[in-house]
Amino acid sequence: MTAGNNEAGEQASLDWRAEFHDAALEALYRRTMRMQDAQQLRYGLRVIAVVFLLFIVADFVLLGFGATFLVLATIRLFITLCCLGLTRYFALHPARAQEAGPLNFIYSTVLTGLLISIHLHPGDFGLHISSLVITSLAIYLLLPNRLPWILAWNAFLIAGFLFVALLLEPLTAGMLIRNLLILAFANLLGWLTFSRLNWLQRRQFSLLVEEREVNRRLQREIEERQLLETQLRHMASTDPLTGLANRRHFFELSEREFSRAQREGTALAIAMVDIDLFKGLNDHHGHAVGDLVLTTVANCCASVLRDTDIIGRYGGEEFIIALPQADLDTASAIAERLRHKVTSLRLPMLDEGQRLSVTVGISQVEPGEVRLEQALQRADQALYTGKARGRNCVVVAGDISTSTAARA
Ligand SMILES: Nc1nc2c(ncn2[C@@H]2O[C@H](COP(=O)(O)OP(=O)(O)OP(=O)(O)O)[C@@H](O)[C@H]2O)c(=O)[nH]1
Repeated sequence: MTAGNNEAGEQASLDWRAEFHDAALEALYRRTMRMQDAQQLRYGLRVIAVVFLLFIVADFVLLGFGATFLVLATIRLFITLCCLGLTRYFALHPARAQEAGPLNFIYSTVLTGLLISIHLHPGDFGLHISSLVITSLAIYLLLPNRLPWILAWNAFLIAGFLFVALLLEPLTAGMLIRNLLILAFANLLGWLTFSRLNWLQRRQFSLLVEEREVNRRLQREIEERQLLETQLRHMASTDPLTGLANRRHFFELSEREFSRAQREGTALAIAMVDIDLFKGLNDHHGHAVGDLVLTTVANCCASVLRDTDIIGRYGGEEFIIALPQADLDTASAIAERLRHKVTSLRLPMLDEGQRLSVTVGISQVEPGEVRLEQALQRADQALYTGKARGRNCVVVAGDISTSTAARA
């Protein structure tokens, strides 16, 4: 057995009252059983009410109609009404079914009523001892209660019986001992059955609690793994510096757009964006400033795009954009907007008058093309042309002679 099982076993062990040693577990058990206890109590009360009432017939047969019968019938009616009233009460207040007060009221009323009825039925000791044995077992098993109270009310029953027996007629010592032994045996049987039932019920409950705890731990583990998986997937697809899609993820996304464009015959434009003279800036201001410029330009590029556009870091200071449903004119307009926005950036760490700029090469996927790389190469070529022309411009592939070469 593992240490964990031992621990669980100790936690689930019961004391002499057939209750958990662990007070918190016992409290949880009682809370969980509240509705069931209330239900069982209502059922028990109904049984007591019916049995008590039916004994009016036995009273009539044994005593005939007379004053004693009327007293007995009144007691029986009173107890029956009490039981039925309490059944209604526990239906409205199920939480009170586990409180000592209402339960002790039931015991005191029913047991006193029973002892009085014995007193009013002198002579028939066989019947009395049978009803005491049944009552004793009912105290153990019919109404849900805690063992100390059960023992106390059984002691009350035996003491009451002794009192009534000695009051009524002097029993011989042998008869008295025999009747007491019968009652003691009924108590032993009731106690053992009570303990066994409670042990089984509580064992089952502790296993359920244990199982729930294991399930909760598993659920937490699954959630942690899912979170880790999401983080890993994010890390595997994102450029850590700029937060844009990395090159691999960009291709995953844009390949999908490429297939869709070819299938549906819609436009797909590609733009390659490169920060101008970035090496000089890096060398002059240091790598940290270079990183900041890269992040700023990346954000600037992303801000001019639609949600459906795809942007990624191609490598170094170069970004790549896929523009679904955009022909060359639309792509040029977007690239111009981007170029303007970058030139208007003001970074406090740069020297006075020092401006950032980008060169953009544009191409579009042609009908019948089978690979995205073809359009990409044309955009790269256009970018190369833009750099050769002096940078800070937008160049459209395949239209090199009439390319846009706007200067800020
Ligand atoms: N700070 C920083 N610098 C980078 C990073 N990746 C690449 N670089 C630098 O980017 C610079 C790229 O310079 P070049 O490719 O020569 O181009 P350029 O200076 O921008 O010149 P043109 O492209 O012709 O305008 C190199 O100095 C690289 O070290 C990065 O993640 N952080």
